[in-house]
Amino acid sequence: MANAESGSEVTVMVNGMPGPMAIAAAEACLRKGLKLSPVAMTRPEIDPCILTISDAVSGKSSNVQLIPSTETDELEAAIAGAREGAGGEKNLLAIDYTHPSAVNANALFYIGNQTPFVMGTTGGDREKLMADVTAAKHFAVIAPNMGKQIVAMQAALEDLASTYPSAFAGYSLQVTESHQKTKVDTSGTAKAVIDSLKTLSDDGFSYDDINMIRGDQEAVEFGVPEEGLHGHAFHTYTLTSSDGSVQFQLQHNVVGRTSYAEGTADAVKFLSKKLQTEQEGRVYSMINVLEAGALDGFLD
Ligand SMILES: NC(=O)C1=CN([C@@H]2O[C@H](COP(=O)(O)OP(=O)(O)OC[C@H]3O[C@@H](n4cnc5c(N)ncnc54)[C@H](OP(=O)(O)O)[C@@H]3O)[C@@H](O)[C@H]2O)C=CC1
Ligand SMILES: O=C(O)C1=N[C@H](C(=O)O)C[C@H](O)C1
Repeated sequence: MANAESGSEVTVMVNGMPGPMAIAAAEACLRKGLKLSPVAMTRPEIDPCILTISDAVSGKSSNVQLIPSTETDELEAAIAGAREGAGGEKNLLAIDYTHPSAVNANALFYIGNQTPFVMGTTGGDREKLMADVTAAKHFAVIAPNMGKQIVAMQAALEDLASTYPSAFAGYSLQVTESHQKTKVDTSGTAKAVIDSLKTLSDDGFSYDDINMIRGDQEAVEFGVPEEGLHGHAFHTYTLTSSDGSVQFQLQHNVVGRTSYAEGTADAVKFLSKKLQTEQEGRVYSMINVLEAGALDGFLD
């Protein structure tokens, strides 16, 4: 994707490789005409190495040198070099698919290094994350889910909650979410959906009440196919009336990571356009990206 103003290519530093979500996002960037930065951040205490990212759909590939997050000086120099290679400050953006424990430090790192970012990583201190980025007037897209259809469902739920608050007063809420056993945190998507559902019902539901499934056997019993055990997100939200006579269920089941990766690359393009048109940075959500008509995943 060429930057309309400068004619340079939009370049993306995808952090969190060789994690599966970061790799999927990097492949989607190649597929959607974005260029990968030749350097990226990986977890601490790992030997620097070079990874080849190949997108099977477009046939494009790119080499990326991974630098541990603890090597701050090296990373800062790498960002400066990548920015120069990309043709300027507005042409280098970051994607973050790292670890919940790294969310807040990484956001401060992007702010300190003038790098607009798309934060897909869940967890961390979300209030601090929003406060830090907002105070810095930094350009960012932050969302716990980048899948187009799930973002659309979240937008609809937010509308429902604001138009008909308390429509489910007296109903109790039950939430079960199943993910691959390597996922360390509670689903950020489930938390966001619950925030909307709580406006509709007056149930004293808290995030601690979420039933989390992380084991393979339990996941299969919950309906996850064998091929999804290494990457899935199955969510069921149930609202039940006080006498048990009425029940509503909302379910979204995703196998794999492609839909999030597609949305992430679209979010980069959206943010890149905002850098050209807006004077002041701010935090955008994926609902903003959807509203701008900027989500065009190939799974439509
Ligand atoms: N917004 C969205 O649409 C989606 C969000 N997610 C979120 O994305 C995040 C990543 O998911 P996933 O790839 O499955 O997770 P994994 O834990 O499997 O992978 C994360 C990767 O990041 C590395 N890492 C750990 N700490 C750091 C650090 N400080 N700096 C850079 N890299 C680091 C890990 O290394 P190592 O394993 O060696 O520690 C690993 O390679 C999770 O928070 C998940 O919830 C996932 C899917 C969709
Ligand atoms: O870790 C995952 O896999 C996912 N994480 C996000 C979340 O925490 O909600 C999005 C999706 O559920 C997949």
